[in-house]
Amino acid sequence: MTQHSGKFITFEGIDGAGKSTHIAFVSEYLKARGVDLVSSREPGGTPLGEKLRDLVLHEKMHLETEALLMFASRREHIAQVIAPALSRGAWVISDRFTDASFAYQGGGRGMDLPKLEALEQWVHPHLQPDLTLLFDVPLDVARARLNATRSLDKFEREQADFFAATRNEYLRRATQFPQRFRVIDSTQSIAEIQVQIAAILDECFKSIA
Ligand SMILES: Nc1ncnc2c1ncn2[C@@H]1O[C@H](COP(=O)(O)OP(=O)(O)O)[C@@H](O)[C@H]1O
Ligand SMILES: Cc1cn([C@H]2C[C@H](O)[C@@H](COP(=O)(O)OP(=O)(O)O)O2)c(=O)[nH]c1=O
Repeated sequence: MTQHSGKFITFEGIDGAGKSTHIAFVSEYLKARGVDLVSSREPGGTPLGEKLRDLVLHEKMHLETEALLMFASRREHIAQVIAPALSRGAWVISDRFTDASFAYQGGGRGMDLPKLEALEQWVHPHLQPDLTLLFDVPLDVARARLNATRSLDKFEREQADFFAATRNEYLRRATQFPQRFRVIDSTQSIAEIQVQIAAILDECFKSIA
């Protein structure tokens, strides 16, 4: 249960699903409705978190080290950015949050889910997103989009079976937490997805519609 007056929205999906594209749209949509909005990302979101991001996206390490650094970055992000913003009534949108640790370190890398659950309980026992938008695409679509646009980091160079397991864990969590997840078929055009996102925001947050 969340104990704050602001709203917390997270964006998830495998690399290349289109998260970044749609964060810009959501940010504009909410600001146009007068929402006091803080936009951030994980890993990162604070000066220390950005240093951890650089390490975790580029260095080889044990999978539990990787998970611990994700949660270390998150702990700082919550303390410095998310909790203060929510408690003053602002809204926070984050490009990834704890669902990504379950999907990538749990699903993709095969880390024990109970260990991730213990870290979640430690780092944010009382905080969950109010809404999680899961951008879902088949692996080949995501890969083609990535290859067309940028040089790839450590995660983005992983093989198809890694992303299949990551995607499956995201979808499993969407089924486990249907009250906060909305799964978006991201093979649709950007314009079609924007219409769908606007409808979700209006439905979930009736006060802004
Ligand atoms: N629905 C879509 N249809 C076609 N291209 C898309 C769509 N969504 C995103 N893209 C393109 O795919 C690439 C990756 O999108 P991006 O938003 O960076 O993905 P992510 O942040 O999920 O890794 C970008 O070039 C973007 O313009
Ligand atoms: C937050 C988080 C991200 N990640 C991974 C997923 C992504 O591949 C990577 C960085 O995420 P992202 O910011 O989506 O990458 P980009 O800026 O290239 O779009 O970190 C995890 O493995 N676990 C986590 O807990």
